[in-house]
Amino acid sequence: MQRLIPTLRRDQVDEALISVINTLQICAKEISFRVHQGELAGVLGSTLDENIQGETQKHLDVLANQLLKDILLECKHIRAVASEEEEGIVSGFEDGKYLVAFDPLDGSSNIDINSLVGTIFSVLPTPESNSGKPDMFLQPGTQQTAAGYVLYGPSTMLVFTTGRGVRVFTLDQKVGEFLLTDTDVQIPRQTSEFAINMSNHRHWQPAMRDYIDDLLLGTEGPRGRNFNMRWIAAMVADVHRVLCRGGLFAYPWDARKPNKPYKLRLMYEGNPMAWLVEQAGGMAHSGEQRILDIEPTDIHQRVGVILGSADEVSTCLGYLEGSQSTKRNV
Ligand SMILES: O=P(O)(O)OC[C@H]1O[C@](O)(COP(=O)(O)O)[C@@H](O)[C@@H]1O
Ligand SMILES: [Mg+2]
Ligand SMILES: [Mg+2]
Repeated sequence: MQRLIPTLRRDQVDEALISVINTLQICAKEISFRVHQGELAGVLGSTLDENIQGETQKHLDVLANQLLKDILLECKHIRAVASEEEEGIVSGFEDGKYLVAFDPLDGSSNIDINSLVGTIFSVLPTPESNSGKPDMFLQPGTQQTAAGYVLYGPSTMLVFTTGRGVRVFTLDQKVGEFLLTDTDVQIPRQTSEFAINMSNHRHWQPAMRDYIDDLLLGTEGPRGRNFNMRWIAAMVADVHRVLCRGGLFAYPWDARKPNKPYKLRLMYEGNPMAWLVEQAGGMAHSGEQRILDIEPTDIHQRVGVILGSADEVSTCLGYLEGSQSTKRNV
């Protein structure tokens, strides 16, 4: 089975990017080891702190963030990193060619129940006019040079793209190497499975409610077939399922907190996942536009997410079309 780095060399990926991806896989192995040690590594439970998004930090959020920062900032090709757990960016090497944005631990609420969690990352080029400020990161997702995630499940998987399709590597615990286990992942265009947090139903805009209600009507409704639902409560795991067998994943606009109408973050959740999904033949939309085309204005900005099987995403968008004005009328 092929190891990660030789596959990148064969693709003629530039050496600086290979070094960044190599560093990311080192981080992945370190975090994977601790996740799988669980309580034995003292990683369960919450800290007394909140992150800059006002969310309670888990010990593992803090640990994964620290590991990623420490290890990535040793790589001379990295100009700076941005993390869900850091208010500002953290600078690396002055002439580093790449920027890395990451969600160190996605699915934090799953940590304490020994369920799926992951790390999501997005690699961007350092702009020519390198300001050394957070603005360096404010590039649309179309500019990403690599993106992916690590899923710490029963096996640890590294799934990523450099724009040549989506590859899956599985961590061989015996030799401590990521080995290629799937090439050219493809999401089927059609699906009968969806993933959404149904408890937010009453807070969605009416058009989103209509779309989901029609799925629930199954053979008795306008869709004429039954749909199944799954919700792992970790984007990384829900998107992984979509990449494996298709489906629609959505975390749409909702009216719970007027100043935070979206939950997921663009730079280190929306963009990397959107690129993976598109590379696998799927669609990724905010409800208003293609996610990858969004011009970011803040490293922690939030975004609506509707992604997955292309035909199903289009059907959902058909319901939302022209309904933006009804968002306030829930
Ligand atoms: O609490 P909910 O509504 O189920 O939200 C789950 C969503 O929140 C997230 O866990 C947010 O990510 P973090 O754990 O990195 O904050 C997503 O991965 C997931 O899709
Ligand atoms: Mg997350
Ligand atoms: Mg997180």
